[in-house]
Amino acid sequence: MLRWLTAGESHGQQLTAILEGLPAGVEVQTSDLDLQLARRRLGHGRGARMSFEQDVVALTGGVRHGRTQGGPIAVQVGNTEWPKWQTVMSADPVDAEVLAGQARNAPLTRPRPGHADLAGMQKYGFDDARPVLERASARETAARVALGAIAQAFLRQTVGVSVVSHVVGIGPVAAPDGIVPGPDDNPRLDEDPVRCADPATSERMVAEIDDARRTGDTLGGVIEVVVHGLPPGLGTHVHWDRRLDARLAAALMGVQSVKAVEVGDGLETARRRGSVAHDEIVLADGGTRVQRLTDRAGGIEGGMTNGEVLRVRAAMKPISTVPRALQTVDVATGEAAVAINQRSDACAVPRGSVVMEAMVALVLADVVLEKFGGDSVAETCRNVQAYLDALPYR
Ligand SMILES: Cc1cc2nc3c(=O)[nH]c(=O)nc-3n(C[C@H](O)[C@H](O)[C@H](O)COP(=O)(O)O)c2cc1C
Ligand SMILES: C=C(O[C@@H]1CC(C(=O)O)=C[C@@H](OP(=O)(O)O)[C@H]1O)C(=O)O
Repeated sequence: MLRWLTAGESHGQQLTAILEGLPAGVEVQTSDLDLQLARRRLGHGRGARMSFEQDVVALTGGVRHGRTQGGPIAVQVGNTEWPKWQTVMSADPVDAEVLAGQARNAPLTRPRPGHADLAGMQKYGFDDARPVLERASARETAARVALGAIAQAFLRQTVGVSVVSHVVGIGPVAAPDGIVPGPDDNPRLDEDPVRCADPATSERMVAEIDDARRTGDTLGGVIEVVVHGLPPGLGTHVHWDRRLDARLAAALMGVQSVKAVEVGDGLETARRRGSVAHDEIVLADGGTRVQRLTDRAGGIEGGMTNGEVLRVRAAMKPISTVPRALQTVDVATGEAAVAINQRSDACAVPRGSVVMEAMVALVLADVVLEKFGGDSVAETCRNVQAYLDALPYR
């Protein structure tokens, strides 16, 4: 089915991403990727690097004259900071004397708690955290967002859906329950400094981020991704690794800093009695259609879509590079120390929201292709329509 891979380091020349398995004829162009990458740079709490570095995107394979050709799609996201790093991050060997003159090359020996630094150094045999943090960095999410933009185009042009996201919690500040953005709400949410659908909560979230920053601290939070209009039957109950909920959970947990995933009302549902935990099914439109009275399940039952609104949440831990530096050990001296601290985001939840959209779009594109197949978009669309036409109680 659909396969995707990313490569590249945070301060490397570029990120590279490949998406394989999409049919021919998906209309997509560089500006679609630019748009999503620009959204990933928004949000109150972002770090300084977001304002001085640009994403330079190029579609370098698989797309011709604005349409996919059926082959693997290759994307590059260049780092505009590369000229400052090209010696330190050079792929080819660099003269030791030249490297010694580079302040940026000083070994990072005080691993940061909450990052991959120490475990990565132990595992790969490095005495410097640089090679670990370069790849562990969430800079890599730019590549995922670029691929997500292509998956979103495919979803719009085949099943007619858009993936929307909003922030429902920052630190202890939570949005009121029950707010579900509509399918066209992303532009409105992009305007909000923290992508929160509730203006009063948004103000409190901004204040919370300002307070954390003032006190040298960082914050995490919770994001909800919402998709309206998916047909029933994407994913399946028949095997654990083909369940849509399992695939969404893996994709979202695969984003740096995500520590929990919730489908629908998830945790709250576990506290409810069965009689008020599920979504009762009733006949509508004179018995020609079924509808559920609620959407506590978040649009997934038995590992597949049930035709209701898909809702899935991801919880991000607070940013690990805490300005009020945490205790660690200097691996060069073996003595107690405070962790490396460089500029970083105070809260990355609003921009993380765009990354979660991308991951959901990639998984949905995969299950749409699995169900409907097609070597061209026209063929996929015919298959979607034939399925919908034959669907009982549509
Ligand atoms: C969009 C996004 C931006 C992030 N920005 C930062 C950052 O500026 N500084 C930082 O220390 N961590 C940042 N992180 C989180 C780290 O990448 C993450 O904490 C680290 O990889 C360890 O998390 P893990 O244990 O889940 O891998 C960001 C995460 C995301 C998703
Ligand atoms: C560069 C991006 O995010 C980076 C993700 C990140 C981390 O540790 O995950 C740390 C920061 O980088 P630096 O430590 O170099 O300031 C963020 O700016 C990006 O999202 O494009």
